[in-house]
Amino acid sequence: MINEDELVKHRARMAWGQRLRITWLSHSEPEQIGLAPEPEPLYRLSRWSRAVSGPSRAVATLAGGFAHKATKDIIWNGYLIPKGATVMGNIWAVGRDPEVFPDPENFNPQRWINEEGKVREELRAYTFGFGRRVCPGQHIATASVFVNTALIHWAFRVKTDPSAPIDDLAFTESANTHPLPFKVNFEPRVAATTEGIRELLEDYGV
Ligand code: HEM
Repeated sequence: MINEDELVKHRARMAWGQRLRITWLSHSEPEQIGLAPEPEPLYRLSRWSRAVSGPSRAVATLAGGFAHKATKDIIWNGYLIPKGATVMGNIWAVGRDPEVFPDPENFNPQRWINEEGKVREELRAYTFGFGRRVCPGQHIATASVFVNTALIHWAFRVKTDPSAPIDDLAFTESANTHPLPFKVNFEPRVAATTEGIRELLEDYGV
């Protein structure tokens, strides 16, 4: 049985997917709705949808970041970090700081939006590392997650299987974490069959 917490988290995820899909539909001409979203209209989608698709706070892909080296003596919170010391940003812990991310275990896409409905840009940067060695692939990574998520929600209704609850913390113990296999059901929504969706996507070049 899925417990209440899991149900709430699941609803939040589904609501986000639904919102992404509605945003796509509301930006499409009626005759386009059966077509796979093209990259250009996809990028016109709300910054909101794009923003929440990128940062992987709840489960950081790279929990520890890479090793950096202090270029000078640094005093931080009363501690001396000597020149030459190896320093690693704890990305997992940053994403769980309750002062910045209240109720950190909760999946809540709304936390990325401020009271004026704008994306909180100041929160987004840390999952890709820090300083001069910050991830140079962050833009392609964010765009790729966004496009893939949008296409999945355009093409399918994704539903969990109540008989196979998903363990949100089941990940590989590798430097770059990957989810362990889990079960969801993909129901085709823009064509009758998965083969039909494949044909629609051929125009898209994927
Ligand atoms: C969601 C996907 C990704 C995440 C979360 C991620 C995260 C990171 C992090 C945390 C670092 C360490 C930065 C630091 O030292 O402070 C890093 C470095 C790096 N990433 Fe990514 N990355 C992602 C995707 C990519 C992609 C798609 C590429 C290439 C196309 C890429 C290329 C690199 C390279 C080359 C470095 C080493 C940079 C250096 O040491 O100078 N990453 N990434």
